[in-house]
Amino acid sequence: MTDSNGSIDGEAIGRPTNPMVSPLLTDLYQFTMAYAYWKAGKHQERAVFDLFFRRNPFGGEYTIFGGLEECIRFIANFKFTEEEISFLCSVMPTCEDGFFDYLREIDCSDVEVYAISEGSVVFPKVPLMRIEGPVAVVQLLETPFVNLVNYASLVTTNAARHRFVAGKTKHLLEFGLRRAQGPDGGISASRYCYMGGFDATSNVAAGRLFGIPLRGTHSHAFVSSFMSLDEIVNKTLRSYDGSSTCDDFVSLVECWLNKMQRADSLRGTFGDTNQSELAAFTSYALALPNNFLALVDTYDVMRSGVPNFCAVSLALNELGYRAMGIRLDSGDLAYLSIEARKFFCAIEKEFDIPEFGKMNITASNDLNEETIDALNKQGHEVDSFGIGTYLVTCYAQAALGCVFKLVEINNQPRMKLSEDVSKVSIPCKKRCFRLYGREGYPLVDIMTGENEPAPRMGDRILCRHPFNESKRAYVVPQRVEELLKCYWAGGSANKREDLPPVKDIRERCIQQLEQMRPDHMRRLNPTPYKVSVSARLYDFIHFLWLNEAPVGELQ
Ligand SMILES: Nc1ncnc2c1ncn2[C@@H]1O[C@H](COP(=O)(O)OP(=O)(O)OP(=O)(O)O)[C@@H](O)[C@H]1O
Ligand SMILES: O=P(O)(O)OC[C@H]1O[C@H](OP(=O)(O)OP(=O)(O)O)[C@H](O)[C@@H]1O
Ligand SMILES: O=C(O)c1cccnc1
Ligand SMILES: [Mg+2]
Repeated sequence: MTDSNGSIDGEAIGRPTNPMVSPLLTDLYQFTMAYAYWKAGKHQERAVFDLFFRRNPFGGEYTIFGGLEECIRFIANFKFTEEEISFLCSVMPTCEDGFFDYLREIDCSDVEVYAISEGSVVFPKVPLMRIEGPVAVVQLLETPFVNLVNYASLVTTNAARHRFVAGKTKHLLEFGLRRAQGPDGGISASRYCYMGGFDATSNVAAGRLFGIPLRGTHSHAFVSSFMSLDEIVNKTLRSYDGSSTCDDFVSLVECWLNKMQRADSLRGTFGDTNQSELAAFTSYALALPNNFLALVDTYDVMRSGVPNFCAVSLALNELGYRAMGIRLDSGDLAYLSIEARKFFCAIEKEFDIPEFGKMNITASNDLNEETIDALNKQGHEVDSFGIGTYLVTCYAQAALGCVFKLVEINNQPRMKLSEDVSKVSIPCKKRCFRLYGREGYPLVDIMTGENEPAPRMGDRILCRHPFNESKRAYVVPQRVEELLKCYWAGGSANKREDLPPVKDIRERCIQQLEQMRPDHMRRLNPTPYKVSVSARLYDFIHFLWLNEAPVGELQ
């Protein structure tokens, strides 16, 4: 039995992150089917379902698996409350009482979940999860599992793709909360974008829940809320080392702006700057001298924002502080970042301030894979990208399309046929392996029947396309990795895998992406990664297919 901590086999597993995730967060048809299984006396039959997707998203050839921990939290806590049972009685009034007594009893102590580790690179058709248990119970898991995996994997993949195009050295900040699909969309986006390789989020709740680093700048409202320097009343600022106090930081800033205006190397690049913007920057620096950064595009980036930022930074520098940098949120981000960098370098030289030229430049404003790629092609000086809307809404693809299909019941393999071969499911309780080649890259994923001998390092094995007879290859793996591991052992004594912290999953994801052959990863016309079945499974699939498909009759 499950205890109140969702612990069946020892170590406690927490509740789902979102309290809305309950056994009722499912489609009505799962309950009507469960009832019909129960009425037919079939509900205890042992079934195996696969959760998989059919096509990689975003026109790519890879996907990152996300959402596993939430699925495990869900089943660890799977139990109907009396209130939920009463609600079900009210919406299914024709069902016999015995069914509700049955629902009262069930939990996931008789369910086993084998899954690929979260944060892994995964491919179409290969089960991300294999769920085995009483058919009625596992049926009830379909919708919540698919829900928990679909968006998680999609947005993790989207984040990984943005990381790929931005490059390893750039800082990627997720700024999407305000544009995300509701609170769960926002929290999930922050978590899974971090997993997919982002460095930080602006979402404070996600920082608390998952320990994701928090970062942020400030908005245009802050800049435009100031009218003039006269508004600043408290002008004192202690030096960084605490050894002295500047009584009039505002005058110090003005003094530096003057020096800049008189400097030969900067002459002609700017004239009078916007004083309300200067007031905003000065106030921000007084409040946060260790974290001074400025949004420089409210009035005019090169004629006002950047010079004002530099004047405040030079004043801070005199007191021993180091400014952080600027954010650009409109205009031509390639051009403006290059011009801003030139200006910083000129300041470094003119006033002999080491490293001033290396000031951080953050860019934001409707960024996505394409715009970052365009910036790269043009050349730019951006160090950090703040990305919101396109990232968290997965604008380029609405859903991943994960499915949950029955592959075996009572030890009898089952398959779903379709006119569309890509929709035919692969029957049998399976094991899945990743075979690595001589150069260390993954070569192919192979699915085998449960009782077949596993592929072995150094042994030649035939890998067959599941449906296309002519596509096959021999592989001599240099390494064999079993993909499906036990993440939920139900009541059995099997040891289950630990659920690692988000940071570790992120590391895994980065490491997995790095080991992929580059042609699978490129944005334009990437090479498909091979997904195969063993010769035995191939023969069995085609035997079953012929058995199940009725023979047509021509008139
Ligand atoms: N150098 C560049 N190459 C390609 N795309 C760019 C470049 N610089 C900016 N962009 C993108 O172009 C779009 C510009 O957006 P938009 O036309 O709304 O102008 P804007 O700069 O936001 O102006 P405004 O502040 O007046 O709305 C954004 O999606 C931005 O990411
Ligand atoms: O552009 P995104 O990728 O979604 O990144 C987040 C955006 O959110 C903020 O804009 P804000 O809410 O002030 O709106 P606006 O830029 O559309 O005016 C910020 O200045 C970014 O532009
Ligand atoms: O901190 C920022 O600059 C930020 C946060 C959210 C959205 N846009 C910008
Ligand atoms: Mg914007």
